[in-house]
Amino acid sequence: MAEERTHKSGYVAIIGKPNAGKSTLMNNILGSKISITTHKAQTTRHQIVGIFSDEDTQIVFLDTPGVISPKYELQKAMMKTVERARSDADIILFIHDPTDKYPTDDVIELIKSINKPVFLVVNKMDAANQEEAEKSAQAIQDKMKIRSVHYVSATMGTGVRELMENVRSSLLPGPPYYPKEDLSEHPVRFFVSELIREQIFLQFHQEIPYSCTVEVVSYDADIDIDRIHADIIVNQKSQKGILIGKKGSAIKELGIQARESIEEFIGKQVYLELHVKVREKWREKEGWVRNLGYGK
Ligand SMILES: Nc1nc2c(ncn2[C@@H]2O[C@H](COP(=O)(O)OP(=O)(O)OP(=O)(O)O)[C@@H](O)[C@H]2O)c(=O)[nH]1
Repeated sequence: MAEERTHKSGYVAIIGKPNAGKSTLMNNILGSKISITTHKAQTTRHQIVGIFSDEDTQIVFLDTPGVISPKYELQKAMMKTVERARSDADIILFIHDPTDKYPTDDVIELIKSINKPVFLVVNKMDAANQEEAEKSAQAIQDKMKIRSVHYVSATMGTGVRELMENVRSSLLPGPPYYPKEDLSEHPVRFFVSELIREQIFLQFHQEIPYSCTVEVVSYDADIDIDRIHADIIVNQKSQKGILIGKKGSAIKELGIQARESIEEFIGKQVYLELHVKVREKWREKEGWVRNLGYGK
């Protein structure tokens, strides 16, 4: 008979530059799309809680926005979110994309200032050159204390099991914080707004994705269908027309794709109504940014 292991639990923050693959890694670990991912940087804006449980472990992952120098209030709120996750966590996973040539100094500064075990997770190894990846990992190790280095591919799942075993061995014995069947702690409305935002990131370009946010105005769950009304909030009047498109074609397409992904997520038929609202310069105004749920 297999020996029973002590139950362990803890909080693990996933921190790194934009686009490093933080959300992809968390989704791979959980086997479920809890955090939205796109090829565009700064997709994640909130702290996304993802709960991994097995018989003798519960790890509460905190996926965070990519570390940047904030230029406007929304980005400042996003960086506050990273700082909070860093403080709340027992362990930090520093996700590094060796194919990205941008320096990681700001991530190093942020993580270094707190005394916690840091695992360096070198991601995208399916696409990276091993030698170059090792070199860039060494450059990070020269600048800060790293408990162990892991070479993984978040999309393929390679190296993830070893990483999880290592994380587990650094956790302290403790009970589960959440029921074992929970995958997250956010309400369904939150996931709905994130899935709509993901479609905006996928279908629109340049400043548009970075200028929009989504607010679920009403959510009525009937037995066989959920009726959802959501507002897409834009930063400037001129952006409203772009979102709506010629004769409403753009918002119609957005609605179709968003509805499909929401239906897949909740496993139920959905009626989705979208409206575009202008809140002049919302992302530059602290009050609006807070009001719209950022920085919490
Ligand atoms: N080739 C490859 N691509 C990956 C891997 N992991 C993530 N990606 C891709 O990298 C892009 C960014 O992934 P995300 O998971 O959204 O990255 P993130 O770090 O959460 O990004 P932000 O929201 O900007 O902070 C997506 O296009 C992913 O498909 C990987 O292991 N290999």
